[in-house]
Amino acid sequence: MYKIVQRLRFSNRAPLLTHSHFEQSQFVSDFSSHATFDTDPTISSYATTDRVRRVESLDFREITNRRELTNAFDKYNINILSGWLNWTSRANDNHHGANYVVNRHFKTDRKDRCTKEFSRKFLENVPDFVKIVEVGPRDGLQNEKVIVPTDVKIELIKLLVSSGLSVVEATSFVSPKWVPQLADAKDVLAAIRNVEGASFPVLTPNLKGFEAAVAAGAKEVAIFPAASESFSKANLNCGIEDNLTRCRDIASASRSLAIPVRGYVSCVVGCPLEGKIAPAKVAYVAKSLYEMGCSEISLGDTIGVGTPATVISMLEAVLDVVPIDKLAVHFHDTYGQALSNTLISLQMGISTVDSSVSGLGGCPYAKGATGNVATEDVVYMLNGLGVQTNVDLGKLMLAGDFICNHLGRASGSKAATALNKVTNNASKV
Ligand SMILES: CC(C)(COP(=O)([O-])OP(=O)([O-])OC[C@H]1O[C@@H](n2cnc3c(N)ncnc32)[C@H](O)[C@@H]1OP(=O)([O-])[O-])[C@@H](O)C(=O)NCCC(=O)NCCSC(=O)C[C@@](C)(O)CC(=O)[O-]
Repeated sequence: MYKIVQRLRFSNRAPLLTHSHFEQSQFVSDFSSHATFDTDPTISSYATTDRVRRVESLDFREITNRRELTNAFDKYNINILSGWLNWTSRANDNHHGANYVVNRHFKTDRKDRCTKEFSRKFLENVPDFVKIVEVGPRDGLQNEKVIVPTDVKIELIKLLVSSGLSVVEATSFVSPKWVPQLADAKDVLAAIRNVEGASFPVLTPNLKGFEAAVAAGAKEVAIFPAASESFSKANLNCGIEDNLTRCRDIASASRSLAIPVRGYVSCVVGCPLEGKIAPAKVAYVAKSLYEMGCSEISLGDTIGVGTPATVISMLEAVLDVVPIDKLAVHFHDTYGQALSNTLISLQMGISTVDSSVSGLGGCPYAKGATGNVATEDVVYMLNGLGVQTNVDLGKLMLAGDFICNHLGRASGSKAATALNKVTNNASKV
């Protein structure tokens, strides 16, 4: 539901949407220098100033559908208004049944001259651009019990790419006995061979998987040791050192073919079998991956038990041995900590974040662990922080709707759920 404030005194100007960033619109600048606004998108509050009387004379009314919203703006160019508000609005192609997506970004200008001490203190290390590695088609689907048809996986990948994601982890060349859901890896990769605009790394646990991946056209692979001995055995049927030897073999074969290798470290905070994992163990495995020549090392909180404090200690240990620009974070949201952990990692200067559309996922060998942090939630937060991602949240939500419809499940993304409610209410005409 949209709430607008219809301006009475200056009726030749645009109506005012009650959102925290509407001070960016031109006419609001008339009084916004003396007004403060609640961050709740449906409520505005104003500071007690000499301008309050003017604000009180405005007539509040609610707009409950798309047509009324359009009518309210009929004299004004909705694109210009959307631009002021940092919204991008578009009718989609209705390809997947959604009618209208409003893409709302509540942005903060971190370089704003009014930025105060605390903003500087807490946001100064947050990068201007964050690369999102979408792991939904692999990490998101690998745990699904019912086999998702190959063409659904392919369509999902295409939708994700069309949202602007530049890296989409497509599948795994693992044993189909261990992960039956991804037994169609070869067909998925063949079908996206000509999709442009993104890279499609795939998981390879051993040379057999690596060779199959290369034969299927993989241009980037990922290896995935764990920082926990027990989890390594459960997930890969071998201990940490034996697995690092396999990883070295893959890294060396990749080098000779000029194929970049991404490295994961699983269980960077806790293990489903061993409990707490010492940061030094994580640093050891991360350093081994770095020395093998991994182009990027993604630190995975496989069971989502981390909190900002444990993530900081883990990152501090890893940063002693691996340069920050080589690191990525990979949080699962089992305990609802993934977004906080992502933010703290950004504050420490990490600029690559793994996430899964609609928060799908979990590892079949980490019982009880839920999905990754939802990509929609990460993009929403980054938009709010004024961080560039090149991802269109509206298009990303279409990808989320598509796969959730297929799985018959509600989205695990809070941002997508909230934005879909707004959109659905707006389109009930
Ligand atoms: C590593 C293995 C293969 C060892 O499994 P194993 O049983 O020890 O392997 P093996 O060498 O004894 O071979 C057994 C059978 O598997 C076949 N095989 C062997 N390798 C392959 C292969 N690459 N592709 C296809 N087939 C393969 C092999 O040919 C043989 O077939 P059979 O003769 O019985 O017909 C197995 O443990 C495995 O596939 N594990 C993968 C488990 C997995 O994918 N887990 C989820 C990903 S990790 C994760 O999600 C965490 C992460 C990355 O997201 C980060 C985080 O969240 O923290």
